[in-house]
Amino acid sequence: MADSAQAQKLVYLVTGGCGFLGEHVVRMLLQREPRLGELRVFDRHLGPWLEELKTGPVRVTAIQGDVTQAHEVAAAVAGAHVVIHTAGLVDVFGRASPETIHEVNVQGTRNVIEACVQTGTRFLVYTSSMEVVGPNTKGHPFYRGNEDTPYEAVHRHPYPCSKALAEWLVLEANGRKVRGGLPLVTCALRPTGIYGEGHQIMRDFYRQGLRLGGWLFRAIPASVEHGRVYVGNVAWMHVLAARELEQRAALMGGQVYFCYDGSPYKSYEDFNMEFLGPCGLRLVGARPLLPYWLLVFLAALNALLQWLLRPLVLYAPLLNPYTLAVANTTFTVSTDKAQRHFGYEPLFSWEDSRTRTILWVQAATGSAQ
Ligand SMILES: NC(=O)C1=CN([C@@H]2O[C@H](COP(=O)(O)OP(=O)(O)OC[C@H]3O[C@@H](n4cnc5c(N)ncnc54)[C@H](O)[C@@H]3O)[C@@H](O)[C@H]2O)C=CC1
Ligand SMILES: C[C@@H](CO)CCC[C@@H](C)[C@H]1CC[C@H]2[C@@H]3[C@H](O)CC4=CC(=O)CC[C@]4(C)[C@H]3CC[C@]12C
Repeated sequence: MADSAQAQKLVYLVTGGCGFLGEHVVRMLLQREPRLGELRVFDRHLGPWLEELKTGPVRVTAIQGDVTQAHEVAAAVAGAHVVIHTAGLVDVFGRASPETIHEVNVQGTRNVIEACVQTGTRFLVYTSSMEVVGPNTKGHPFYRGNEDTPYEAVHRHPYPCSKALAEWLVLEANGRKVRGGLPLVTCALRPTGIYGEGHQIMRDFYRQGLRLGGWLFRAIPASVEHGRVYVGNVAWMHVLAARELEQRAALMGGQVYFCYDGSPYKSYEDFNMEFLGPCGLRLVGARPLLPYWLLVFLAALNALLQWLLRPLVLYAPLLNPYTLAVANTTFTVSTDKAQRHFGYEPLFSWEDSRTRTILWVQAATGSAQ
């Protein structure tokens, strides 16, 4: 009895395990994956919070490493049953060069796949993004779409380009023979804009609001809806997908799944106010206060300033032509594919997700009363 229980213990590797999403995946695995025997957390920057996890019943191994270094990835993957590859360079603000984004997101993913093949790891879950689909450069709305909705996916920005290519690599690798001769089983999860505890952009908006005396100013029409999903549910979906890949390999292998939950469809700014409002901020204007052409001009000016100042200083404001285009284009998903394929149901209700996020904003910014 004890022997068979022991034999079922699995080794999981989470790349990017110290990031916003990665930390939630790590904690979710420890809470909700009964077959977990060892959890390897691989990241370029290890978080101090990992130490407290090492005292629990599951062996937690922190590995400082870089996904662009094939030998470091192979060493981390060797002996793992499942890899959840969430490491990535999330940059739509021009902080990193296009080459670096490609190197981390595409070559890093290639290294993870090759490591699985070489070392005999059979199950790979990749964190892709809604950005693989859109919004496209033409600003076409994607309204309540699902994984089969036709959409002209045209990318120019390095981040969506890199995520699209990496996702393709992962899906194409499905079925490749790994060491030992068995097939690799892969799938890709595509979160929409993730929110929740640890969401840095939410914190930036909060700080900006405080600097402006508690006010934020509407820039995007309320009618432009954005798909958002709570980080705890995204993490749960990763854990479930990873768990079910073996049993449902024929169904799930090579598939993509949008990440979704019960979060309401709203504009990016109205959605943020669900959390920032209870923290004391107010959004001014039922309509955008500035005409759209002026926003386009300011975004272009920011891009120009970024380019001019680059030799001297990194100027990377939130508003640039790409972020404006994304914020100003409706992109919402409505699907039950993950439910049908591997029984996913959101673990956290909208009310719960909202409360948790509000508490985090209050604590993270010291505004808790
Ligand atoms: N934040 C969002 O709204 C969305 C994120 N995603 C995807 O989710 C994944 C996680 O994103 P976040 O948690 O938001 O970002 P994050 O920046 O908080 O986490 C990424 C983690 O990857 C690590 N990392 C970066 N480069 C690395 C390298 N060369 N080697 C090893 N580790 C490296 C970072 O240190 C960080 O801990 C990414 O793949 C991203 O593309 C997808 C959809 C939406
Ligand atoms: C025009 C500004 C006025 O308030 C608002 C600018 C908001 C933008 C910084 C964000 C609007 C939409 C966000 C993106 C979206 O959630 C999809 C994403 C998916 C990813 O995989 C990575 C992050 C992001 C590109 C996200 C980035 C921030 C926005 C562009």
